[in-house]
Amino acid sequence: MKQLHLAPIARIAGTVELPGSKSISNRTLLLAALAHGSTRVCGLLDADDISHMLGALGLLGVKIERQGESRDFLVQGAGGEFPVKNAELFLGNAGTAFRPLTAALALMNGHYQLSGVARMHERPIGDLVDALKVAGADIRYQGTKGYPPLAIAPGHIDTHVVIPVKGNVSSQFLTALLMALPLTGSTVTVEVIGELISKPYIEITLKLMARFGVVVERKGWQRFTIAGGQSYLSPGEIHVEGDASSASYFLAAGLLGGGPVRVSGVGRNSIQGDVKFAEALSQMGAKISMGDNWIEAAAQGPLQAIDLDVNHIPDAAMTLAVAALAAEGTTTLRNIESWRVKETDRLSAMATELRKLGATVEEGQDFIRITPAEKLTANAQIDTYDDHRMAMCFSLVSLIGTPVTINDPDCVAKTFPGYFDALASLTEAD
Ligand SMILES: O=C(O)C1=C[C@@H](OP(=O)(O)O)[C@@H](O)[C@H](O)C1
Ligand SMILES: C=C(OP(=O)(O)O)C(=O)O
Repeated sequence: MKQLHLAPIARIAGTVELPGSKSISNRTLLLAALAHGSTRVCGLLDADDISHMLGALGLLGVKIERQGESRDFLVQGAGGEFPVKNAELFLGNAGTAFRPLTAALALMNGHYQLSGVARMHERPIGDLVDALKVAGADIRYQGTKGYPPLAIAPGHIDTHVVIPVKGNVSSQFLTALLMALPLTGSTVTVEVIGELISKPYIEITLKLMARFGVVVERKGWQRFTIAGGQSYLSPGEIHVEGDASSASYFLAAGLLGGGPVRVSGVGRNSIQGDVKFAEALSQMGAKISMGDNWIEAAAQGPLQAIDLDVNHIPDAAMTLAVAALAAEGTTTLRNIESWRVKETDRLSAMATELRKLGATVEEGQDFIRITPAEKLTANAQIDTYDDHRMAMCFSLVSLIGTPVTINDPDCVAKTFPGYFDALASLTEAD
């Protein structure tokens, strides 16, 4: 197994150009592929999750051309229907590819098989499949009921019923339905059953759908109606913002390592909910400044422990758990049961690895409570569970003046293959 040994970093400062947002990249690719007309997608993220979406769309007959060596891609919209009606798609562990493609393909009148890595086959999809079945889709489980892999066949789509979808396991199920249902051309209503989690991701979905000309009316977070007769039209060009979840590691680095550290590519004008991470970091004591397209973080005195509901920033919240190691007192992060069904069981993984650093950790069903040790344990070997965010979060231990080893660091490729180089460039900048 590859290991990365990180020496203590005394001080860190500088600027990082963020790679493109994963959530925006994969949504934009799918919407552009389904649209009428061609779309130039600028600044697409270069990472495994996006390669899976690009590969799948290619197999479905969508023409996508990379513009030279740039991260700009020209997508020839297929006008609502993929040309290929029979395909086997492997989607790795990319939730933002698997869930939306399941919904779009269920309405496509073809035969499709969708699979992923072993962990993807442990991540639930039953709530989405149930919702699509109410709309008349034909989807079968190829392994365990409620989980991928899936086989999709032509269904008998009927949009006259209100489509119920559970909202408490993943918001990606609602995102998938909303993006796919305009393909029916009919008026259709989706009703969320129970509390919807990760709400800001639905805002990203609605804003990008609007860029492609489809308007969704909504009553709070409960009822979403797409009026009939709408179809996706290319806006011509879309610029992908920098990734706000990836920004969290550098902003936390600015707090832990003195700073200032500036991330460029997201700011006040961002459509990503994870920019709210900056508010949580400021509660921990960071000095935050923000422009339209940048955020900066620096230390200004001792770090404070926080007690916060972080349901609105589930990905960036992991970064807070590691920053808590440098705070005075006990930090509690609440309302994060969804951590259990992501790249790994993140509540369990986070608790296990934080304990290796000497912290006292309470792992609840939907919360984590962290009390750091007086002095962190040096040279801990951190397991990453094939979870990019575990690797990126725990690299921050080096900024708390403690040497640390990250096992299997290449798992960052899921969303940020250049992460460790970007971190090193900041270290050298000072
Ligand atoms: O829609 C999206 O782009 C995402 C939604 C969130 O998932 P859940 O809705 O499952 O919390 C988030 O964790 C994931 O990384 C990306
Ligand atoms: C949960 C994540 O990924 P996915 O899009 O596969 O759900 C994540 O990136 O933290």
